Amino acid sequence: MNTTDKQAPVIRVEGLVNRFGSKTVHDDLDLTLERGEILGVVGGSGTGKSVLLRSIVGLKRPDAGRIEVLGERLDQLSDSERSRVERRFGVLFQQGALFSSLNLQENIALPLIEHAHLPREDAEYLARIKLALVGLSPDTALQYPQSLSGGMIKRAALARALALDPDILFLDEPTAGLDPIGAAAFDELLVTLRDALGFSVFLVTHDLDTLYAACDRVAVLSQKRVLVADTLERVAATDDDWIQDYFNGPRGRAAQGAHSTSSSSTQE
Ligand SMILES: Nc1ncnc2c1ncn2[C@@H]1O[C@H](COP(=O)(O)OP(=O)(O)OP(=O)(O)O)[C@@H](O)[C@H]1O
Repeated sequence: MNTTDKQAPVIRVEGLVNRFGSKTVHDDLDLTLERGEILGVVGGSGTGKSVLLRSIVGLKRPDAGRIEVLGERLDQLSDSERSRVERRFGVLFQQGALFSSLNLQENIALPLIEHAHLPREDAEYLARIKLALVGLSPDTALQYPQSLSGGMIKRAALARALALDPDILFLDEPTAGLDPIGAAAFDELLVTLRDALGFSVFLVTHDLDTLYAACDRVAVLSQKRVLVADTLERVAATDDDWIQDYFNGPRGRAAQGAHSTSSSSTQE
């Protein structure tokens, strides 16, 4: 695949198999992430959402199958070629830990120093720009993670994931632990940044509100594979017990109702 092909998916997973001992987590799983889209990846606990993310970013070697990211197969690259591709990812893990011994500016400057080899002063200048991008005021630059709210920490971790201007952002449960208002603000920020910067997003979530507010498509993991990947409306209409419980149960209906109210008030 040609990396300059604007139509080609930025991630293409085919026939993925992942096992831990005798336990098969993925069996013949297929998935694509299209350029510029926000794809929500959902599924019951233990269906292998995080393992899928880890396989795509190269942290878990699959037992079989083919994963192409930005036109490259990471498993076929040399170490230096791999790190060249990996620099085009931004990853925010659930325990998206910032280093507690570093202030925010130092945390965000770190990838710029380590991977882009920028001088510290330039890296910290860029770090302050990234903080502004995620809506954190300049005075947070010198603060340490432990003095910040959960929402601010998530924003700072997002700023760090964006440090190297990634083509693909991987987010594992980014709104977990946030109150509904903080979570909604994070969703809105994500969409605004994607619209402005044009990256693609692979987003693992349990948060129904996030699916309605931020995702262009939703992929449902079930029975060791992607059962369906489509627009939210089509996924919610899929005849499957887990999907029906999830999307059309009380929480699903509440999220849907909240979203249709907020989108009709935005249109007014
Ligand atoms: N390093 C590991 N060693 C052994 N088993 C593992 C390992 N990592 C994941 N698993 C198993 O793989 C399965 C899928 O795990 P994964 O964390 O991807 O699920 P998930 O869909 O992200 O779940 P959750 O929604 O609860 O976070 C689980 O049964 C888990 O126990």
